[in-house]
Amino acid sequence: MTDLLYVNGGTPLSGEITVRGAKNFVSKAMVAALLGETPSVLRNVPQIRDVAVVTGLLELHGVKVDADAEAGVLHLDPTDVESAHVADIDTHAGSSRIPILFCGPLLHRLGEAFIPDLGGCRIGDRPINYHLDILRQFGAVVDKTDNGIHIRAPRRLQGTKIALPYPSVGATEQLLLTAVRAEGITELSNAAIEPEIMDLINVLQKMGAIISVDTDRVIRIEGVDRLIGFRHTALSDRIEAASWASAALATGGDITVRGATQPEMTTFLNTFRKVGGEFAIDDDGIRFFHPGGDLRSITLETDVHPGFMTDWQQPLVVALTQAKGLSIVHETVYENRFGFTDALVGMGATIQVYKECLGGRPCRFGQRNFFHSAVISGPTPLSAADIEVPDLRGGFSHLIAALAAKGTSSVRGISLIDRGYERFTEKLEALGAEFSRD
Ligand SMILES: CC(=O)N[C@H]1[C@@H](OP(=O)(O)OP(=O)(O)OC[C@H]2O[C@@H](n3ccc(=O)[nH]c3=O)[C@H](O)[C@@H]2O)O[C@H](CO)[C@@H](O)[C@@H]1O
Ligand SMILES: C=C(OP(=O)(O)O)C(=O)O
Repeated sequence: MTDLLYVNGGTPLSGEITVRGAKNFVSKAMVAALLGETPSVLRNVPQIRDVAVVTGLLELHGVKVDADAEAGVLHLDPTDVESAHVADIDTHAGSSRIPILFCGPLLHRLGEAFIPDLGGCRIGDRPINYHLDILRQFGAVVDKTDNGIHIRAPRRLQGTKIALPYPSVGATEQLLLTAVRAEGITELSNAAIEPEIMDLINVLQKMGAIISVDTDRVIRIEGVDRLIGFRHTALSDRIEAASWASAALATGGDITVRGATQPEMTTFLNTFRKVGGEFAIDDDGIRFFHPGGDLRSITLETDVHPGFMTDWQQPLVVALTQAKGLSIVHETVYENRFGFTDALVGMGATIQVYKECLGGRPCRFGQRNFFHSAVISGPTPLSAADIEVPDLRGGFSHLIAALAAKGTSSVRGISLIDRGYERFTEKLEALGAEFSRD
């Protein structure tokens, strides 16, 4: 299969598709299974590359993984982890951001771990300093190597009190996965409280952990001596759902997303409505549609939960190119998440990026040299172009732009999109998109 898609745009996407479990939860729940003394079962697992990457990592560490990909069920048996060799997982360098979350579970089970350099989307520097500080505070010894880090726990990890400088999702998960089996009490302030983190807490509680989420972003964990396996159905992917919703808006279409759930999407739904999109919520999904007439420009700021999620930003910006007037988008989570707009400008969009914090409050990136605000002027018709996928969400955004544009675009590097969108070409077909592979 080639990595190139020819998209003949200009047709509204219309029909029904299904989203399954969240990429940003499923991979973490798979890591949590390493902490159990007995096997775990995870349901509603999507067929995306990040799941395949974490499956490979777990297998290297002696976890038996049985997958029924069609049914979306994973059986994870970690009972042989102690007898497996301490694996050097260098072959997985650059594949995703998940390897760093193996630290806590592996330290508890084996006393040491090798973690390769991380992958994931290049949307900023994405340092791991919070992760390493957390691990050191639990008593781990961290040594940087040429191609990753070597980490050891000379004795049992000790509960600790930590305040994050910023409510990082990954660092909060690092802390949870480490604290549950550390000795004593751990308290994290300024924690991230994304729905995917809450579902990870659900999983850990099923395993025997004691975790309370207090007011003001404080999470308290009482360490326990043993954890068992879990049976859990993953929460659905609110980023994929919002991406298809944005595709409906940008193409003037009507898409029912089975599996999309309202509570995790409240903030997105408010914004979708302000832009002029309409939706109807049902027990088993949400219908997103363009009601006709003009879309409205908005001012938007990305933020940690319960704010407007940064991963929703890129697909929505494509729809904003079709809104009447000036929209302002201030990206406050990543310093470099507007690179994808260059291709949109090449297709006829009017988008200017700025280093200043536009539209509201100042953010961490204000006094620095980052183009992290965008002004989008619309509506502008988009025309077909040859595009190269830059990253996961940027890639999906380019795909939406190609579907909205008149004429035939070529979109190169589409396999990057498989990292977070299950069988997206089958879904495009179901929605009436016209495309072909080279
Ligand atoms: C696999 C996964 O779940 N990825 C999600 C996760 O990424 P990830 O967990 O990597 O994102 P974080 O919440 O950690 O990052 C937020 C900010 O904190 C900074 N930071 C983070 C860690 C650190 O040690 N030092 C530091 O400075 C980052 O550079 C970034 O500016 O949450 C992001 C924010 O919702 C989402 O966009 C990603 O889709
Ligand atoms: C930034 C993302 O993912 P990751 O953290 O896996 O790179 C994303 O899903 O948009």
